[in-house]
Amino acid sequence: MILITGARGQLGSELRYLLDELGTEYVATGTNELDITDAMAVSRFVSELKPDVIYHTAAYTAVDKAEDEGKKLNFEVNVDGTKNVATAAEKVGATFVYISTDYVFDGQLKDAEYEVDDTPKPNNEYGRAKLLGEESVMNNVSKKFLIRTAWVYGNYGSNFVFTMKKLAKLHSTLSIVDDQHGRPTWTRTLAEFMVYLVANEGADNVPYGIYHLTNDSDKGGITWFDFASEILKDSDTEIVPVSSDMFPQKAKRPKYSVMSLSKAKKTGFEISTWKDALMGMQNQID
Ligand SMILES: NC(=O)C1=CN([C@@H]2O[C@H](COP(=O)(O)OP(=O)(O)OC[C@H]3O[C@@H](n4cnc5c(N)ncnc54)[C@H](O)[C@@H]3O)[C@@H](O)[C@H]2O)C=CC1
Repeated sequence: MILITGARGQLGSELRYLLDELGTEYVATGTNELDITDAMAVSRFVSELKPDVIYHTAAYTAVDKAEDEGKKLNFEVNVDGTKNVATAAEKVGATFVYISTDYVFDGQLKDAEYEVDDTPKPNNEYGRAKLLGEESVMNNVSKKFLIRTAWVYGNYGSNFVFTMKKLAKLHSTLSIVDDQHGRPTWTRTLAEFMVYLVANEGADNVPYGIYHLTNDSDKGGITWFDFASEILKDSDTEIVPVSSDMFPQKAKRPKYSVMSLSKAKKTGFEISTWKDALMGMQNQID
């Protein structure tokens, strides 16, 4: 049996639909069915279900709120909650798939792509909590895949793609940040990669440990301005590149968090380009 946490989030929803398509059975829980911060409840639930695989997508993802009013909840969900699920997974011998973030890097180290074994150094609270979550998984679980991803979007939740489309209907000009470099990730690509790793578990080219997975682009990644320009390429709205100083945010974002996809590619998984992925998302629900 498969357990999905965070079932109604962007990624949890995509994963459910993918497994439905594949005809794979699973149990999916959101906060109402299983609050991951409740250690007793998690332990009981997992020991009764005895899943072979846990896709742990539940997380506190409000990056700016995590700097102040959400600080406590960020750690409760992303650190303690992850530890609860990880410990329960190990007790039943489940394979554990944890999703982490490019925000474990501060973007200051270098301007080459981040490799999976580069030393993380988060510069915001969300990144710090997700990194502690990673450490908890590394230390507590034997069979684990940790996947760092970035700029996640899909058809099931709010995200940059929907925000841009909404704003373009209201404004003739949009100013978009052009000095943060990264790579976007379609939830479908990520969900397929998660399923692929588990399906190929044990193969020589699919070792346990940390992976980076985003959609692909030329070296150097893209900026939010590039992403917005592609999203709105058929719109009359003008997109103006600006510096992130124009939009002060509570949480610091890395200026450069392009992650190397070479380990993910070595598994044999084919990663679509960010433009193809965006088109795929837009064609997914017609
Ligand atoms: N959204 C993004 O841009 C990025 C997301 N990630 C990671 O990817 C994973 C999936 O993210 P999304 O699907 O975009 O997030 P999301 O915010 O859409 O979904 C997270 C889900 O977790 C649930 N949740 C929160 N607290 C919970 C609790 N105490 N018990 C049970 N469930 C709880 C929420 O209700 C929500 O449905 C997360 O681990 C996130 O940290 C990593 C990098 C970027």
